[in-house]
Amino acid sequence: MEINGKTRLLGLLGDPVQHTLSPLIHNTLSDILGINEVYVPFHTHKEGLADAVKGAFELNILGMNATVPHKNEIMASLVDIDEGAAAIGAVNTLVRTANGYKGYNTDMMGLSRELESYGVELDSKRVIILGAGGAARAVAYMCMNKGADKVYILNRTIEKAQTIAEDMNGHFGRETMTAMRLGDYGQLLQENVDDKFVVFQSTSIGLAPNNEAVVIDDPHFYDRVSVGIDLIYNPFETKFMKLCRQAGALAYNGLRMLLYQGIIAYELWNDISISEDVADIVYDRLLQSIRENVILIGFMGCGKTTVGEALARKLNFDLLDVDSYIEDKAGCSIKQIFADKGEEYFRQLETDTLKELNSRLSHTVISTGGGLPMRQANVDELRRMGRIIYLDVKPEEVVRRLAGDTTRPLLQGENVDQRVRKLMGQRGPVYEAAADIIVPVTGIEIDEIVQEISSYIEGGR
Ligand SMILES: Nc1ncnc2c1ncn2[C@@H]1O[C@H](COP(=O)(O)OP(=O)(O)O)[C@@H](O)[C@H]1O
Ligand SMILES: O=C(O)C1=C[C@@H](OP(=O)(O)O)[C@@H](O)[C@H](O)C1
Ligand SMILES: [Mg+2]
Repeated sequence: MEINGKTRLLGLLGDPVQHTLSPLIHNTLSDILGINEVYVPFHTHKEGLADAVKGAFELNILGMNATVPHKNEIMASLVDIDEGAAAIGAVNTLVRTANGYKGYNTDMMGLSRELESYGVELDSKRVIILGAGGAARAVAYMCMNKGADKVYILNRTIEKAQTIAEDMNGHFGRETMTAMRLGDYGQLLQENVDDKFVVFQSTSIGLAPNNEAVVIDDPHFYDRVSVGIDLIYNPFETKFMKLCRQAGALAYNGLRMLLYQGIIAYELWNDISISEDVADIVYDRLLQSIRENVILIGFMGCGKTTVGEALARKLNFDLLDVDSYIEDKAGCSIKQIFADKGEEYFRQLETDTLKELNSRLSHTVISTGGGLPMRQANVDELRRMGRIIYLDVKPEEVVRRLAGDTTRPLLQGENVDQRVRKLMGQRGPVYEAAADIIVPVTGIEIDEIVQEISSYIEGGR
């Protein structure tokens, strides 16, 4: 988007602001919708917050978001506050009006839209909220607003939970919320054994780099969860989500909440409504930017498996070799799968594996099998997972490297050289079209290849 005399400014007030994903959300929206607006971070200190809001209004800034630590204090600088935001006691979105800004809480509205997008209902449900910080207030309001039957809010220090419960019960005029000490969760498991809970994880426990931390690790608790929603999205799958999933519950992270709080803010600033198709495009960009998976594609023998192992070590990422994953799951070798069930069956296993793993992986090096990108649906899935690196190898090098190899069913028997050339002629253009970068590997040492890929990955952060 060209910046010109008509460009309007949007921005984020926070301290710190460097790691925000909001510019990505809003600038992508402006790009897609062809709206002449630019969204920038404003690093603002507490002491200057009121002046910043005043100045923003004078500078004709169209709208702003507020993040930590300003969500409460900023309310004093606004001319009007939406009912939900007032009840929650926090504002994250400022919408320009004739004489100042009106405050909204689109965090709460965003979470509500996330639940709708996943088809999670709260009406007449029993809900547990873990944690009693700022985010928990927004969750509590939303649960009350959506008609939950019972809402238990659990926190290590019960007083904070009690304040939220009293505020919400008072605001809605019913005794739906109960505060409990976190350690007393066992009491909830004793009653109504058939009735499962929707659980919101609103603490910062489990946030990267403490990926293995979790607020409750007792498996009995997770047996009673029907849906678990973690407000964290980094890591993409938290320990809390893993435990939910392992117990057979649905588990979602907070990335769609982040997406929708941004989308709703943008809708309010521009008085428009944004379609799910547009939301999905923005979501894909968010996914790509936070998950940082690195995907290796290329012809048999180009080194996907070998380079993948070394690259994962170097980046300190997890490793997933799609072929090994399929072999482990099937309990036999790829060669055997081809022999028993045929190639098409194997191709479907590849597609199923990607679908199954897509939502779970982050910070992982993924080595694919050479034929996997030949299905366009697989390439689409890979794009959502991360950056695609094509290891480009010459046919004569493949023949050299794989002479005597018995594990690759497509390269057994006579005329291997000819078959490699023919297959490579078909696949080369597909690899190129799918790739974010192409790395030539013929005659290059593994270390050097790993170095080149890691500089590319680290440069993009
Ligand atoms: N850059 C390289 N230089 C020399 N040999 C390599 C290189 N990369 C891989 N190899 C060798 O080539 C063979 C095939 O590698 P592999 O990682 O299994 O490829 P892919 O998974 O792409 O089929 C292995 O014996 C491996 O040690
Ligand atoms: O190119 C292919 O069609 C195949 C490549 C193999 O993986 P590598 O590329 O790691 O050898 C394996 O998935 C299977 O034998 C089929
Ligand atoms: Mg391999």
